[in-house]
Amino acid sequence: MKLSIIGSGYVGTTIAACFADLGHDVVNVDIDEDVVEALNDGRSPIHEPGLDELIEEHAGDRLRATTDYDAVLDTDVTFLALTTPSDDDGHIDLSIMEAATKSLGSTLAEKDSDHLVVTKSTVVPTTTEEVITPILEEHSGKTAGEDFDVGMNPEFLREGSAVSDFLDPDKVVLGSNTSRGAATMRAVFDPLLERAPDAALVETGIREAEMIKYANNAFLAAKISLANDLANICKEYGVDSKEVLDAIGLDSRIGSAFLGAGVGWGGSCFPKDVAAIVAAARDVGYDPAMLEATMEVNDRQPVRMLDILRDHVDPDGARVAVLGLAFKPGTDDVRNSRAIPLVDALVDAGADVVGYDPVATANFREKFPDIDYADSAAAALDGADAALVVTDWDEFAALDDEFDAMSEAVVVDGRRIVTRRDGIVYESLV
Ligand SMILES: NC(=O)C1=CN([C@@H]2O[C@H](COP(=O)(O)OP(=O)(O)OC[C@H]3O[C@@H](n4cnc5c(N)ncnc54)[C@H](O)[C@@H]3O)[C@@H](O)[C@H]2O)C=CC1
Ligand SMILES: O=C(O)[C@H]1O[C@H](OP(=O)(O)OP(=O)(O)OC[C@H]2O[C@@H](n3ccc(=O)[nH]c3=O)[C@H](O)[C@@H]2O)[C@H](O)[C@@H](O)[C@@H]1O
Repeated sequence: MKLSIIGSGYVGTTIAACFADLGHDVVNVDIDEDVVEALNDGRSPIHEPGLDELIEEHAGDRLRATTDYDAVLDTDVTFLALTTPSDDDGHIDLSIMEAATKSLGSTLAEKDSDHLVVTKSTVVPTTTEEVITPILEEHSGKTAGEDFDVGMNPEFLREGSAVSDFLDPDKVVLGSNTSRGAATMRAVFDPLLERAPDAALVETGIREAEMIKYANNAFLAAKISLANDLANICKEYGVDSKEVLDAIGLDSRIGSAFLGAGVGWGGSCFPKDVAAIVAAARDVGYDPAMLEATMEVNDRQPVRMLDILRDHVDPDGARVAVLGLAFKPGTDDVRNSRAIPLVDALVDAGADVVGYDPVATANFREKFPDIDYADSAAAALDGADAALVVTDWDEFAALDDEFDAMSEAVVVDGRRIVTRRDGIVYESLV
């Protein structure tokens, strides 16, 4: 089939390359000329394992990119893969989505044949029907359900494993309110379901599909926050939280995934998505107590980490090494990284901060240009009075003699990855 994808960021680029690999003809439409040029040159505009290879293989053949929305006219289906950030009070900010939808609607005015528009972005329930569809109708002069269909297909891929997550998913969720739209969406996903026969197919309504995405992310974030709450209790009792969480994870009703206690969850999605569904719930008069607690526990973890540091070292004037600036290992993405509130608080307390990350230093420097940065964990530790381990990069688990170069070897481990050893004052957060 012929597919167009509006927005070529983490999601748009990944799904475009994967759909091309599955045999579809794909065109990406993005306003960023650098992104378009990279794709047409056969290069990935984002860093994701396996993506370069797919783009190199299909660019110029089944995969191309353009800044021109008219490319949509030669396709059967359009996915909207635009950013949906939070505004200051946590509500979803649809301005980018709305601008792109207007451009798409104006373009569809010129189209003679059926078309399906699928929301791929994470949007709160009713957005596709009550925001996107009216914009498409107004700008195209056409009627949804008659001249074109709309659908919703949430995405569950993770940064760092985006290609394999997309091509080998646990489930594919297709939301539709018309049988023609549902049939077209199934045809788009048939090659994927053939390649990944174990994937479950969930066919549902549009607002159910929208809510499944938030429920998925909110559940995972809540699971981590519950693990953190339990681990904090363990810490107060001198109980080994890892042994406890590993043991409960063996219960198949609980499962071991996303029970990793520590300094909490960050990234471009959990924080904004939990905040957005909490704000949306309040808008309709519901007080989402569990999800509010989920955010509160997450906000408290960095504060607890600094309290533990203060038990050993006064941050004022101390040199503090922050190991790990990315929001999780395997990425250079620092959006909502737990290192951000930690570094903010350390700087406020008068600490002399030195940060180190294997790949995320450049991105972190944009936010914190005035702290020091080291080229290695060893260099960050050299002469430091304390170290905070913030991201669970494998290389931090291997640190050993490097701690000997510290001025005072106080290590607060926010991810339970450093092995307790002689010669350091070791405190784990959980
Ligand atoms: N990043 C992730 O791992 C995941 C993200 N999501 C959701 O997918 C959606 C997209 O997220 P990302 O791919 O991370 O966003 P992103 O910020 O990486 O990419 C968005 C792209 O849209 C382009 N764009 C902006 N305005 C445009 C316009 N008017 N017309 C055409 N292109 C335009 C930008 O230049 C950019 O390349 C969000 O709703 C997000 O919550 C869902 C699952 C995973
Ligand atoms: O909606 C999205 O954008 C995506 O959000 C997350 O993916 P991602 O943010 O890439 O990363 P995760 O691996 O989920 O990690 C999120 C955060 O949770 C933290 N985490 C994860 C697992 C754990 O056990 N403990 C823990 O603290 C990580 O350190 C990280 O800060 C979801 O896992 C994806 O399914 C979803 O598609």
